[in-house]
Amino acid sequence: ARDNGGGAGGRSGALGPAPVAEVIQKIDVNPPKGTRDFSPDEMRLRNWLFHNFREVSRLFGFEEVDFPVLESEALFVRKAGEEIKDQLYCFEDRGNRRVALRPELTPSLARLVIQKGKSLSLPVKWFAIGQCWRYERMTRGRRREHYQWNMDIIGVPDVMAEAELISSIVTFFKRIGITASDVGFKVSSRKVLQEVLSRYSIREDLFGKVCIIIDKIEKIPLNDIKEELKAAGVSTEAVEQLLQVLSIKSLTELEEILGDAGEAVVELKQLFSLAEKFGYSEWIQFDASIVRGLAYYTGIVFEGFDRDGKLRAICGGGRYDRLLSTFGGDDIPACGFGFGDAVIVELLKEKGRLPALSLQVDNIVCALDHDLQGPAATVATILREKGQTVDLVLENKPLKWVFKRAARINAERLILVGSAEWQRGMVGVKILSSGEQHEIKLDELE
Ligand SMILES: CC(=O)Nc1cnc2ccccc2c1
Repeated sequence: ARDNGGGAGGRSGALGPAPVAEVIQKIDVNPPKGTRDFSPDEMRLRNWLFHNFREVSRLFGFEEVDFPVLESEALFVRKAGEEIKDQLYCFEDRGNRRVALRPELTPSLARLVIQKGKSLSLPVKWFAIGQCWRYERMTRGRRREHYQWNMDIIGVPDVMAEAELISSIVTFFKRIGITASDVGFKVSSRKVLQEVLSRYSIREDLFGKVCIIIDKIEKIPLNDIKEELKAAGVSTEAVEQLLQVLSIKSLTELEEILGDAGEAVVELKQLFSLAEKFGYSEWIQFDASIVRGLAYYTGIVFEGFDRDGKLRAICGGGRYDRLLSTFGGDDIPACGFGFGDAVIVELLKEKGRLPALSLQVDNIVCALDHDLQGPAATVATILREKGQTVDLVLENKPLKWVFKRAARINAERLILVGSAEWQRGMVGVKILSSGEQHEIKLDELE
């Protein structure tokens, strides 16, 4: 056991051996169900991913924000029957408050925008990387947490905002070696559904629920979709027309059905023409079946998919012009996306394009005998102050052990502090790749 310095731990000597702390019980060393630890290798991959998220956000002039992982449950209580709501990781805290571990970041971002109110000059371009939670029966053995990168533009009603967001994700994919032949974006607009539903005078408040039902179109049998739509109050004729519209795969075909004057067609055309100017036309395609599973989207929606069709959606987002007002804020237009940390890693594995990340240090510094620990610490500090990474050998170890560790941590060179050399103000240097060895004056170390 580590001596906690309180003397009670590793004490021995005059007072005799320390009392053995009673073994309470062998704790489960695994993390809670559905959650992960990040050991060094996994942490290096995660840091690499997040570094690329942050670099792209910086390139696009977005500012980083963060929020508590714990939020009021009220932030996520939506009546549209979303899966994310059914799996809310919520509970009553000791103050009898209904709270939840956030399942997504957008509501927190909306909350902060409203909180900042007039002090914010629009447009707001914020990004966040945060852990999100869900509670589902472990029968499905799925994870209960993941990290999401979000980018949001608040205060821009024009489709230029969605085009900018898609450009940022394309930039991210390119940075990590994913091309337009690996992935694409399916793009649609909820206004397509809205225009169809309004032809059948479906009540506005049904809109969110209808979208959530349709979002399950690939996941449950078509007849169940029809049943759920009818149960939600959509007429049989409207259901047939809806499903027919959802199968449209081209904007020209959509125009034939909806005409060229409606917002849905106009906005989608704008987006596709902006895509050309941004240079990512080959990355996007119109697909009317895309609705996304969050009730608050109101316009353009998009999702990143792998062209081999083996994986779930890589990322997704869209316009949510009503969310801020439903939280009692002003009527401010908004759009954003979420990009999870799981599917992208599966994709990189599939493509054999995971980055090779390993521990590497510039120096391993070792005292050749015990009373040279002090000088070794001095050498390590000099090198560190020069910005060099140093693994300082902290105990008296045989050289064989030191070489083994040097190899494991990929040390570039071994710095040996020996008493004869030290008397002459020198230290030994061994370049581990070549085996070349020389002595150097302490103040010439660099
Ligand atoms: C593939 C994966 O891990 N998905 C995942 C994992 N945890 C979540 C937690 C909250 C919301 C969505 C989540 C989604």
